Amino acid sequence: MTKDTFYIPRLAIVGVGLIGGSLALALREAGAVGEVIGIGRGLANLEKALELGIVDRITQDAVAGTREADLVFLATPVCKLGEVAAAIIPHLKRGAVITDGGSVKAQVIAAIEPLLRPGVSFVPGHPIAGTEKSGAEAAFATLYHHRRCILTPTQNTESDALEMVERMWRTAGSEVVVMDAEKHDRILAAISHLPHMVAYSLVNAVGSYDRYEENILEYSAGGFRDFTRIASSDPSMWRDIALTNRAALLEMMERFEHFLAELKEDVRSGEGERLYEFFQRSKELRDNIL
Ligand SMILES: NC(=O)c1ccc[n+]([C@@H]2O[C@H](COP(=O)([O-])OP(=O)(O)OC[C@H]3O[C@@H](n4cnc5c(N)ncnc54)[C@H](O)[C@@H]3O)[C@@H](O)[C@H]2O)c1
Ligand SMILES: O=C(O)C(=O)C[C@]1(C(=O)O)C=C[C@@H](O)C=C1
Repeated sequence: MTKDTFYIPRLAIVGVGLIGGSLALALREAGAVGEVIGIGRGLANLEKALELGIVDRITQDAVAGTREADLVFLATPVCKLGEVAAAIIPHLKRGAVITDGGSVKAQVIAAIEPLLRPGVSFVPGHPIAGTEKSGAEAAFATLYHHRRCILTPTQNTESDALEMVERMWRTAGSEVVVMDAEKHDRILAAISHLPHMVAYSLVNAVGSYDRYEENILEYSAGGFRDFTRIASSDPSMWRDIALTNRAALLEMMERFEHFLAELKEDVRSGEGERLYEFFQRSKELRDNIL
């Protein structure tokens, strides 16, 4: 076995949705997994996951489903991760590794690390890949190809466990980046959480416009659609993110308000040159990165 070969005999996925299901499919496609156990709350979604060949067996009992697992991937909404970890950790086998895909890291680490016991390791993680769709049906094997996955180990994270999870994400097609949780949460607040807040607000603002007695959203063309795709994302996922990354998100929302206020003032005063400069600066920034 070469250093980069990754194989896990028994993988348990808690929350078989877009993120958990796509990891299972990616590892299966790579021949990197023996058995995949799908654990969840909703039976219909679990049965769908079984039917689609994402998992080999299903259970609604998190303890029973993870007891014999070598690797447990937690992929529920962020606020449920600690609850699930608390239920399963006392029953995991010695040497088991837990990792997660939650979009916020500091609060997840704070919830899970105190629950650990000798012989059970935790590697906090976040694949920077996704879509606005959720559930097992939304999962696909190539979701993580050529994407980044951020791991945020702490001083308690065991190096063997970290290495195993790094190899898992590389096998799924991602580039692994390691950073501390605070940096992760601030970067994601800017690049992911703020855009979702703005998209949700924009759709609500436009959707509430009632000057004409018709639904003006039906006139939406490319611009509105491109900008607001992410406002179709799962509300419980985004509620949990907004609740668990509040400080960093508020800082970014204030920054956004500042720029919107500047733009509003330039529109109000009819300052063409300032408006041009504002749009030009933005266009250059975006054209250079995307
Ligand atoms: N959607 C994205 O773009 C994206 C990207 C990266 C990370 N994430 C993170 O990944 C996680 C999962 O997101 P998703 O998009 O796959 O959501 P999803 O809704 O597709 O899947 C989550 C699954 O977890 C199940 N679940 C909820 N509570 C549970 C519990 N207590 N026990 C067992 N199962 C439970 C749900 O029934 C659902 O099937 C979230 O923490 C999210 O922040 C999402
Ligand atoms: O592309 C999308 O639909 C996403 O929302 C993916 C996205 C993002 O904001 O980029 C959403 C949340 C994550 O935690 C990571 C990725």
